[in-house]
Amino acid sequence: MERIHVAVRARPLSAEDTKSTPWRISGNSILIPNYSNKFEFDRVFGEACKTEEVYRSKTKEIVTAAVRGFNGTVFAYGQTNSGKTHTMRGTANEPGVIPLAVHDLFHIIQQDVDREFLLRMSYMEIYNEDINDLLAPEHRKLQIHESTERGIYVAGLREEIVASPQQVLDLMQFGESHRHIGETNMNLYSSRSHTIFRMIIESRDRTGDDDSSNSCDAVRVSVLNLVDLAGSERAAKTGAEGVRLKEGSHINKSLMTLGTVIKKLSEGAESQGGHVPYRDSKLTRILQPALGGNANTAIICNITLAQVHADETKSSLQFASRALRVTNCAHVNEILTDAALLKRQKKEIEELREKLQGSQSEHLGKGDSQSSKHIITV
Ligand SMILES: Nc1ncnc2c1ncn2[C@@H]1O[C@H](COP(=O)(O)OP(=O)(O)OP(=O)(O)O)[C@@H](O)[C@H]1O
Repeated sequence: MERIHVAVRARPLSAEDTKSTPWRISGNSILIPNYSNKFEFDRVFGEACKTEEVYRSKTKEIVTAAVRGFNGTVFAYGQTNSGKTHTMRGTANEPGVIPLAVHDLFHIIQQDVDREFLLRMSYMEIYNEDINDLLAPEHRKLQIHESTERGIYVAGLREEIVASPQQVLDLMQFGESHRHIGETNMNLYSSRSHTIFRMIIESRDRTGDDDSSNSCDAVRVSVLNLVDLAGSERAAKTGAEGVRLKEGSHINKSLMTLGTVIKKLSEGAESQGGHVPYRDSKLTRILQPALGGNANTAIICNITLAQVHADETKSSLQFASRALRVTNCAHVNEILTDAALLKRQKKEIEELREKLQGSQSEHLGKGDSQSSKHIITV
């Protein structure tokens, strides 16, 4: 059993906001002096910190474990404009957690000469409680299914086999151009959808290669989710109306359910046989294994220390504090069935090899009869 790792990252402030901020960071705590609440986390990153440092503090470990077969999920939570996208995607000058993780993933895999890997990626958004495929824009309103073999999965979601970090980042760039961007009073172009960037990592031991009878060897399959959530602020505060209100209420529905799930789990509801409402939103259903289940999970809670957002920051910190009490139980996912692509590919190669051998012996047989004819003629 391991706790969800929770880090808080404060975004840089303007000179004016710096003067008036009521907050103080002290080590891994954050507080308002003379205010009763003091929040403590696994890590608190001040405004001078770079994304690379945030990445190294926990996500790197989750990526390394994902290569070894453990599911991993990292998600950025926080109000609009608090730096979630900056943290997850970053910029050309300061790459975010996703590009850093992708480069690391390929690097780790290249070092591991004893295993053969197959990587796939998918990229989806949840917008108005609809799941849209960002790698295949025509795939909209996808459904969530569950099977004993695949667990919880999004039916019809495109999974691209990828062979280099650049290929992954190019596909991500393609996906980005299809995201829904809305406009609110609070932030001119504020992202109104949740995105889930996913890498599926399959691997098997290379040592079984020569032994074609060893077709039962286990394939490890793990999923790494890197999630950029929509702004967590209340719909009322964004001054949203009409379509924006609909979006806002859906976003709140997903985030409210996420909050409820975290609250229930932090109170030990699941271990006491209580109901945890994963099914109440698409987000929590997809992230179910990462929330109190089979995954290593980290939350990066993005905040602003500006006075004007103090209430919103307090509610983000309360959410993050509850998440600290949630435990997961990650284990290596080894499967022996044909659900693994690597396994199917190996089987196909074996079948082709057998066919080839069959046609060769047939051909050889023909050759033999010709040579015997030849011998007879001579
Ligand atoms: N740590 C940081 N260092 C430098 N700039 C930052 C940092 N965090 C945020 N910013 C800047 O602040 C602005 C808003 O950040 P960002 O878009 O990441 O917010 P967000 O939380 O993703 O908002 P939304 O919910 O609308 O997606 C951007 O211009 C971003 O570059």
